Parts: sequence; structure tokens; C-alpha cells
Amino acid sequence: MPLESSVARNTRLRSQHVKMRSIANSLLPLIVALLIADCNASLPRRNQNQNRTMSAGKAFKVLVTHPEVPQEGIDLLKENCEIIQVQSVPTNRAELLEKIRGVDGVLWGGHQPLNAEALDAAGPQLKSISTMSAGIDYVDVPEVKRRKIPLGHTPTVLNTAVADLAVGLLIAASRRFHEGRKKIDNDQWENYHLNWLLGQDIRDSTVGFYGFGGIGQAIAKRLSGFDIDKVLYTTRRRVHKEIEEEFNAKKVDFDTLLAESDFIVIASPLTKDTQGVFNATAFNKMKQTAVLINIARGKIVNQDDLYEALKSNRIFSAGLDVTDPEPLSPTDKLLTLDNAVVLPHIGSATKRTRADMSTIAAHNVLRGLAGEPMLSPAY
Ligand SMILES: O=CC(=O)O
Repeated sequence: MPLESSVARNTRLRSQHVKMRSIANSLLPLIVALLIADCNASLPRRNQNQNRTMSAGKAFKVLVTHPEVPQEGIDLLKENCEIIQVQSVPTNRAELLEKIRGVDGVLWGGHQPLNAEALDAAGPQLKSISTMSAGIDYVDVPEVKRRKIPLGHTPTVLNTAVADLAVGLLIAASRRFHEGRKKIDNDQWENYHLNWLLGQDIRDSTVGFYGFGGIGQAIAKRLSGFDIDKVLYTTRRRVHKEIEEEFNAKKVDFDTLLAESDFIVIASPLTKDTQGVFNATAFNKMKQTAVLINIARGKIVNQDDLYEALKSNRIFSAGLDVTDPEPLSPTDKLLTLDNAVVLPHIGSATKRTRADMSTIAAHNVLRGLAGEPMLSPAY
């Protein structure tokens, strides 16, 4: 039998990896459902016993810090816990600090600071907290850790919603949607010019990811249908070889990412190391035709420098779901630009995703109360 050539072998292995990964991806919702079912089965029994020994009432008091947390999560908590809920929107800090006093668990349903002030107000009996977000830059994690309080968050369930939106922004920014719409509004429809509103092609492009975790990979998966040439990524740690193979992705340093990418997608957490890294120096290293997408956190970009880079056409355009600050003022200079597509931080804003986020957050809280590992621990 002829020996298989190394090219044929690599192709076969790559196709096996892709198949395995696609099976794993399609099983993900099932795995989450099974985990949830497992929680449903185990936690009530445990807590019913605790209720019995406590003889009356629910075992735990849980504060939900937002009145609009989807019912799915509230119903889960209600089975075992007495719920106290903040009623004000936007959250009134005084109400939150008053209601948090003496609770055992907290479902932190907004992006207001979760810090020593809130933890002190709660008191030492607090044993479990979950945010309802992937990013936790508004949480003083060292302070929560120091008090040994389990902390959960809700990554993964929002990957697809955020990735869909990122692709939308990438197309909108590269094909000048915002500028085109303004032309209609201003009665400047000039399509008798052949070179009117020409954009950047996605096909054959190099897409660079600053941060290549679950959300970055979900975006790359979607873009693989757009005939892109290659994926570069900059992260602290290299991702698994199988993932690199699946997306034809290569880890590069930041300067290479800037210099070689046609599209740069920011998909990393905001930390002291990532804050402001996309500044004038970085924009000056990018291609003049480059499109910048940010679905992560506004503060990773120096927004004044971005404004200058867009205004002077140093880079082609930007698509931003996140800004600094949020909400952005309606008079912000960024909004005057034709080549900036700006959205009001709606990456995870779909009905199903919000419901899933509340479900995972509720299970995190219940598991923390039961002294069990959370579904998605934040540390
Ligand atoms: O930005 C949204 C999140 O971090 O969940």
C-alpha cells in the first residue's frame, strides 16, 4: 500500500480535528443543559434538607441587584431562596447598599461597581456572588477573593450573540453602512459615480484578533464562511494547536498583528495590561486600509487617538459596540465621523442569551450557597 503523503496526512488530520470540534460545538448546548439539569436535580434536595433543619422559611436570602433580570434565573433562585430585588433602574446605589445587608447570595445583574463598599454593606455571612456578564472589570476581584467569597460570571452563553454582532459591525464598517445612510439622509445619493462608497473586501483578507478566547473563536468560525485568507492572534498564552489548525490561525506579537491585519477585532478582557493599548502609536502601525472592530471594552482603545486616526483616514474605519465612557454623550465627536459605526453595547442583547445568562448566574449563586463549584467560576 503506498505511504500516505505528509500533505494528505495533514489534510486528513485537519479535517478530523474540524469534525471533532464541530461535534463538540454542537454538543455544547446539550452539555450546558445537562449541567443545568444536574443542578436542578441536586440543589433542591440539598436545600430542602437544609430547610427542614431550619424548620421554617427558605434556606437563603439572595439579593438580585436589577429588576429586569430574566424570570428564568429568578424562578430557579425562588425554589430555594427568599429573593430581595433592587427596583430602581438605573440602579440606585443607596437602595442596593440597603438591600444587600445580611444576604447570603447576590445575583449582580448590572455593571455597577462590586467593591469593598458593597461587600462591607452585605456583611460577613455573604457566601456566593455571580455577575450576569462575561467581563468583570467592574468587580474588585482581589477584594472578593480576599474575603474567600466564590464569584461566578456568565461567559460562553453569550459567545454566539456577541460574535454575530461583531460580524455585523465588521461588514458595516468595511462597507460604509453609516456613511451611506447619512448620504441618503442628506440627499447626496450619487451612485452615478462608479467609485462611490467603495469599501474593503473581506475575502482574501487577514483578520487579526486581539484576544482569541471563546468570543474571538466564535467570530473566526463565522468569518470562515467569508473566504478570508488567514487569522492572526495576539494573546498572552498560545491557544491549543487544534484550534490554530481549525482556523488557520497563527500567534503573533502585537506589532505584527497591527502591521499585517486588514481587520483587527478586539476580543480581550479589559485589564491593567490591555487598557489603552490601541493608541496613536498602535494606529500608526496599522494599514491605512485597516478596519478596527471592538466588541470587548471601550477602555482598551484610547478613544481620542482613535478619533484622530479615523478623522485623518490614518485607518479606514471602525465598528464599535463599546465606548469610553458608556453611555456615550450624543454630542461626542466620535459620532460626527462618517467612518465610525457605533452601537450602544448590545453584543449580548438577545432574548435567549439574556435568559441563558440569568440561568447560569442563578446556578452559580445556588452552587456557591451549597458549597459546590460554580458552573462558571470567575477565579
Ligand atoms: O459586555 C458584556 C459582558 O461582559 O457580558
